[in-house]
Amino acid sequence: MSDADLDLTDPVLQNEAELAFEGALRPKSLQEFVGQTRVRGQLQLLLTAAALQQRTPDHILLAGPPGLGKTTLAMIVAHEGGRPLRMSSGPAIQHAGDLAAILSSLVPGEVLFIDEIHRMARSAEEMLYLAMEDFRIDIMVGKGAGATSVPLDLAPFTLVGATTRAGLLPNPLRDRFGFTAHLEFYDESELEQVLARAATMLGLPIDGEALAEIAGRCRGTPRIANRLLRRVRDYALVHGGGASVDAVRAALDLYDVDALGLDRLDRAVMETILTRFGGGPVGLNTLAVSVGEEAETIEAVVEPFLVRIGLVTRTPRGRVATPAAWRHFGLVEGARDGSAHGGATLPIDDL
Ligand SMILES: Nc1ncnc2c1ncn2[C@@H]1O[C@H](COP(=O)(O)OP(=O)(O)OP(=O)(O)O)[C@@H](O)[C@H]1O
Repeated sequence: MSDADLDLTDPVLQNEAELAFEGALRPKSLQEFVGQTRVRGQLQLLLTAAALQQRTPDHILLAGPPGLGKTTLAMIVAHEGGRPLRMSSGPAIQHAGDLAAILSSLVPGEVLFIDEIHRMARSAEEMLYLAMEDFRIDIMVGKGAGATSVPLDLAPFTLVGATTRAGLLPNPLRDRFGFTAHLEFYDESELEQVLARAATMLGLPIDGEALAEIAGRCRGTPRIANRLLRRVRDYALVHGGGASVDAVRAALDLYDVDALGLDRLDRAVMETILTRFGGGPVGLNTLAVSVGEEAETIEAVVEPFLVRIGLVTRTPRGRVATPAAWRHFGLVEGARDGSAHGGATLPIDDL
């Protein structure tokens, strides 16, 4: 695969150096954390009140698209309270036993971070209800008619759950979080601050105009901002002339990141809605099949940004392109490539 084929938004494709860089860049305190002013204020209050009362902070749910700082905030919750942090993820907890092993080994006050908590097994979810509420679990010993449940007390802990799809969490689980933070995409001035900090850490001299150009093209997402900055650094290194605004434009064009920050998958989704379905409405599953991607990825990663920048609206009948989308892609509104799939004929359950 050539560099130009790399999908800069795909975490799987990050190499070790990029991961190490990302780790080094994580702010360590709420004060260093850029943007999300409201969430920061709410978290600060929650953590300070817990510290004053010398108790573990309430459980916290962090919801929002990938790369907006959920893992970073979980680390900050642990760091600010001087508490150890245990990290796990929903896909790694496929049996109640997996969760029991983690919970029973927590030390008092520990912060347990479960990423993608909506992907945890249902049996584990049920165990978590009791653990969150009473710091206790019931362990089943034996099988069949002779099985008995043995209660096990746990050390008090704070659960920090992260999810890109808060709507998939069952209500009993959602209700047991003392606070839910909805992380929003960052605005350009916040992203410029994230980038300026990262540029300093990279030792990369870069001016305000160049920073603004990257900030406008990183999908409102700090993780992507940092990644694009590294590509600009590479470009400046190879071509000389420093990280000027021209270097930024050339580097990001090379990596197929357009002026709005749309990447290859965003564009595939938009072009499908616009040209195959005449602007929509088109259902999520049909869209996912058309672009060869999981419906979950379209819904959690692609769509929130397209809606936020006003290229797509969600209607009861499906996704619809806005006039701004037709303009951005230089197409005439209502044009279609002759596909037989008219958006208006889609079944309602495909939304
Ligand atoms: N508010 C912020 N200020 C500075 N840097 C940030 C901020 N938020 C995120 N970052 C940077 O962006 C990168 C991604 O953040 P993080 O891993 O916390 O996102 P995430 O929401 O957990 O993503 P995912 O859901 O994919 O795990 C990190 O390197 C972090 O340093």
